[in-house]
Amino acid sequence: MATGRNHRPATRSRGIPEATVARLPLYLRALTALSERSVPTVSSEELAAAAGVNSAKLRKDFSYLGSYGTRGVGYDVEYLVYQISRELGLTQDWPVAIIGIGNLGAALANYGGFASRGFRVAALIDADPAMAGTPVAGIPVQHADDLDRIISENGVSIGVITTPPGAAQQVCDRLVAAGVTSILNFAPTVLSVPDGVDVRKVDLSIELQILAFHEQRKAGEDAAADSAFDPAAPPVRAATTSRKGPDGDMPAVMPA
Ligand SMILES: NC(=O)c1ccc[n+]([C@@H]2O[C@H](COP(=O)([O-])OP(=O)(O)OC[C@H]3O[C@@H](n4cnc5c(N)ncnc54)[C@H](O)[C@@H]3O)[C@@H](O)[C@H]2O)c1
Repeated sequence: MATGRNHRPATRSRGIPEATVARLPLYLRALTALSERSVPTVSSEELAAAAGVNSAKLRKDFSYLGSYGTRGVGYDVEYLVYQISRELGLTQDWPVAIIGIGNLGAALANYGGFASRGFRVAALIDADPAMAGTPVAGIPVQHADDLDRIISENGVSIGVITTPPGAAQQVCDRLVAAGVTSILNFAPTVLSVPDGVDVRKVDLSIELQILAFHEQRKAGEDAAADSAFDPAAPPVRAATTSRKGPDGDMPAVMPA
């Protein structure tokens, strides 16, 4: 994930670093699973393993919440769920609007996981007149011409953009003008927003490219390890292996 140009400084007003804020949802997911199994307490090591985080980092993160656990007992699961939910602002209901109800927008609208995490899909908006009134996930799609009214009537403060990239900035501008102050952008476009508006960008292809980089490096390391055992094998250049492209030698992973 990356933030737009408006991203806030590393430390928020209440003194919790952004990196800690980014890990809170991971802890919350792990804690919710424990809560569903009626597990009363959890050690920092167990929770860190479940969240995929280093346990020293977890203890430091929880110290920002004023939560230190009890020696020999660990952390109270229900209380931590409450504390983290409160810190993330999830103890209140957030009405969300999705704009662009194509493949991705419809899939997100149909995803049941938002409601249980405090996000209610309040409105679905699309520019295609043929879609107006059509229910998706039980919610009728409304026309983009009415975006301002829909946003204000539903008290929407979070907008999810799933339009084609060419429409994303214009949709973003209209959302901001209508009072939306947080945007989750799935379109592959860098959005410009005024100060005070937060943008989070989701791009699965970037995540895949990072995985491809690691896959390539692992393959290089494996080949290097194999050749270390085989004196007859030619030397292998780990992580810098190049592939033949139409223009000659090209790096397998292009710099960002
Ligand atoms: N972030 C990711 O990992 C990821 C993954 C898949 C797709 N995407 C992106 O998500 C976006 C949507 O992809 P899709 O496959 O759902 O496309 P799609 O063509 O199926 O849907 C786009 C929808 O947006 C609507 N639309 C167009 N202009 C609009 C406007 N100005 N206002 C409101 N609605 C408008 C269209 O009518 C259509 O229903 C694309 O930008 C795509 O690149 C991102």
